Amino acid sequence: MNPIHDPGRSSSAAPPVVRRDDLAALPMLAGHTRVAVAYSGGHDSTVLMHATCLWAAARGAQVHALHVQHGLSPHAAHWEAHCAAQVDGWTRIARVSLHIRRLALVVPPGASLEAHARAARYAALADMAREAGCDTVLLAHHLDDQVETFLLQALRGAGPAGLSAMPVDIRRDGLRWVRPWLDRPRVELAAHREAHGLSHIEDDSNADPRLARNRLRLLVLPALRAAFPQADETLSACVRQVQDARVCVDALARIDLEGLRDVDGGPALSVSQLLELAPARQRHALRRWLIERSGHAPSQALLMRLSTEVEHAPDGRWQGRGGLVHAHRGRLAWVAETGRCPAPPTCRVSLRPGRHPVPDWGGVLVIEPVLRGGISQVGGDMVELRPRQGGEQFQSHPQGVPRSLKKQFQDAGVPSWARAAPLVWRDGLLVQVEGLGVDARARVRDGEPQWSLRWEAGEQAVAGR
Ligand SMILES: Nc1ncnc2c1ncn2[C@@H]1O[C@H](COP(=O)(O)OP(=O)(O)OP(=O)(O)O)[C@@H](O)[C@H]1O
Repeated sequence: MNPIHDPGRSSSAAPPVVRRDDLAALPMLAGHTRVAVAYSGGHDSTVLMHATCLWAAARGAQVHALHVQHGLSPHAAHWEAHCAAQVDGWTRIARVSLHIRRLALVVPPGASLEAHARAARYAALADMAREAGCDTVLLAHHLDDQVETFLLQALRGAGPAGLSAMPVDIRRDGLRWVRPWLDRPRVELAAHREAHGLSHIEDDSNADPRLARNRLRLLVLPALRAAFPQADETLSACVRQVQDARVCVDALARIDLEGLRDVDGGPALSVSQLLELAPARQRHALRRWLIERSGHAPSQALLMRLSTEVEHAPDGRWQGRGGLVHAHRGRLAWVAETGRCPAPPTCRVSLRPGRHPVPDWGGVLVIEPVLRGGISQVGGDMVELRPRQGGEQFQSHPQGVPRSLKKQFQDAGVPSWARAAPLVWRDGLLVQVEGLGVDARARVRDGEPQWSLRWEAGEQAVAGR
């Protein structure tokens, strides 16, 4: 069983130096009448819960303690019982209630348990906060945590995003996530705990040397602080500077990226425009584009390769996470690995507006009302997605004639890797081909009620990101 640190049994080491004793001030909560606190039962969130109860008592506000049980520790039930008892005790100070969410984690093969648990924890916290009617969730990270995060990111070779460590105040999933104590060292929290006789759980995994964060905290940071007594303050000042720099770099990347996009707002980028940028700007614009297209931050190695090789590889291909970057006819495109069936079957999709995931094809058919260039809203209410069989005919222009798909693709400059989307059929006629658009024979007059059809490939599209 994890030890509960009970102040009655605590050691009588010299009290830490406390520089400020206003942990319950929480000025960022001005105007709030209810607030959620992510409460693990550990040292830091115990102090945060208590300070928030003091804050709430002075204002008649309501505190919602949110506890996530990951189901990973044999002590989970014990933690839960401890949290319930603590919250019960705090009802003597303020209006406070406990919410518990038990997770049944299934970690996908190859995924990191820690990262998976963290994502599931934040999703559960967000759910509980919304259910409790809270728009703000407090997290108990403090200065020592911030310094650890920064150093861990540096040791992983991170760029400005990773080195920005944790934000004090951020909006995500429609909620505000606040870390009020990122500039407070843990000793200040410990002093508050001792002064108020709070008990908490000591998580024994915090001593596990297999975890990089623990090795850093237990072995490296004591030596660093002994050699550089101001290390925490200076490193945290460094984080704030990187956070500023990151905002500027992101803003520039956004501007640069707009200049590289297809005029019609399509997903490909112009290679010649890219090469006009300095290499560092190329990499930042590409990084932003790849996050947008693939949902993942690309490796620095991929960005370096792109910025050095793209100029000399007019038909190059570069493997990224979840897909490939392709160069073709002076443009760069991201082609997602779709995870689709090797021989996808014919699939039927109901012809109504919205995003229609088609897992067998590893993508989404997007149907939207438009005023021109679409297929009629009148007629069969289903479309069929079919693979190419060979021999299909497509007509691009009203005055043209139907010709083979292969010829049409060649004329329109649709590269071979962009020809894998399903063909859309309606009432036995081929009506739409990704890259070519709607067959001229299926197009209706401008202004008539009509649908546009768009195919988005990749797990990112299916997940709706
Ligand atoms: N199981 C959980 N349920 C609810 N909130 C959690 C949980 N685990 C972590 N948190 C929140 O995230 C913060 C950071 O968690 P982390 O595990 O990194 O820190 P910690 O230093 O162990 O914090 P604590 O001492 O409060 O457990 C916690 O202080 C708490 O606010």
